[in-house]
Amino acid sequence: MTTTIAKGLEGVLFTETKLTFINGSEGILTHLGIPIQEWAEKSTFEELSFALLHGRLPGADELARFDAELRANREVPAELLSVIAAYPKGVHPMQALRTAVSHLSLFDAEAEDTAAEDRYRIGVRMIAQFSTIIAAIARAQDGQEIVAPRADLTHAGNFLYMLKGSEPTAEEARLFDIALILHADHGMNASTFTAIATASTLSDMYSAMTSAIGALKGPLHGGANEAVMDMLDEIGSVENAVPYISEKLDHKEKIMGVGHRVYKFFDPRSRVLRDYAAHVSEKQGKSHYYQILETIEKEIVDRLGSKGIYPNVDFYSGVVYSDLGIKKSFFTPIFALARISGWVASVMEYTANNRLLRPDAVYAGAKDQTYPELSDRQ
Ligand SMILES: CC(=O)SCCNC(=O)CCNC(=O)[C@H](O)C(C)(C)COP(=O)(O)OP(=O)(O)OC[C@H]1O[C@@H](n2cnc3c(N)ncnc32)[C@H](O)[C@@H]1OP(=O)(O)O
Ligand SMILES: O=C([O-])CC(=O)C(=O)O
Repeated sequence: MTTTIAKGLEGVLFTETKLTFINGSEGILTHLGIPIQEWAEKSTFEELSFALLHGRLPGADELARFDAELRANREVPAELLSVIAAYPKGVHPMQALRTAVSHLSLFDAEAEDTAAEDRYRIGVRMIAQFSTIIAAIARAQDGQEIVAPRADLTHAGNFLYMLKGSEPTAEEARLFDIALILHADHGMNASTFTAIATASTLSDMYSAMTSAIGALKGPLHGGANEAVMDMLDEIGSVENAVPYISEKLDHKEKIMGVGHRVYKFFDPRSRVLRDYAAHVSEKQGKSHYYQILETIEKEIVDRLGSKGIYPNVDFYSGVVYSDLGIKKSFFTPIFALARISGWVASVMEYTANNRLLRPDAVYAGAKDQTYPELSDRQ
């Protein structure tokens, strides 16, 4: 009997979801059946978060109440801010975020509660608080005063305000809002799966979110947005882009921000981000980052398009974030700031009909061995 192993769990279906649909061969992504392009154009991060958490669009009153709930939950305990301010300066912001979210649980007397209403309450609070925590980490690492959240700004606007200490323009806040929308959910990606796996043991929301942050951090997943910027810095000039890519491919090395487990065509989010990156680049009089990315995209599509390798969501996002004055080490925390909504919603959806996640492996090790005494071993 032959056993087939689904390496990397590719194509394995373990649950049903009503939240996100992806057609990888045509580059289609929908939330609740609505194309991602429409969400980006017409919606807000607050509305999409409600839609993911509830599995339906909110009415105007419901949206206002949900928005008010997020605004009311932005504060984090002062003790946590003191701890964040004392983190070593050189740590990666994702290390700091993972630690701070775990630490946050210590201040929540109901952190361990796992009924659906507890998961929802904690989840909504965390969607609001991630913003405050990430901005605090950024300020502390720069040796600047931590800025308290403001309840009169949108989720996106308030984050930029806390990060920079000054109110963003309406255009900046909207651009950031769109970036959050584009990153909010994406089916059974590695970090969402990790959150679900943790929650499936009936562990608490803080543990699920902390595990998800750890999974997002890696360069094959959310960490790729920062890795793309490292690559651009290494390439340095437009002239060097093609020789750099050729050399990497000749050595069978991966190019960051391209390729995807599900998309075998353009990731639709990368198309939206490319348009914004182009706009930002024009504004700056043709940023060299954007020009290098355009050159790499052409080279990748020419050389690897037939293998189904195209730019993914992480390819152009950094150009947009840089224009908003965000440092590259904060690109992945910003991914987490958006993806928390998808994590919470997916955990809620899965645990409503929970079963412990526990795959299996084909045993390929030694059999029928006896225990050798230490003194008898080579
Ligand atoms: C938000 C996100 O998580 S989006 C993804 C972010 N990650 C990145 O951008 C990192 C770069 N990309 C990758 O490493 C991969 O494309 C992944 C991890 C995203 C998906 O990969 P998988 O589905 O596991 O594909 P796998 O790594 O097995 O690659 C399949 C083939 O495509 C090639 N390939 C895949 N991605 C790339 C890439 N970025 N550059 C060059 N070749 C690639 C592999 O070398 C392999 O070729 P082979 O069949 O000749 O050996
Ligand atoms: O779906 C995936 O595997 C990765 C991805 O694009 C995301 O998480 O946004």
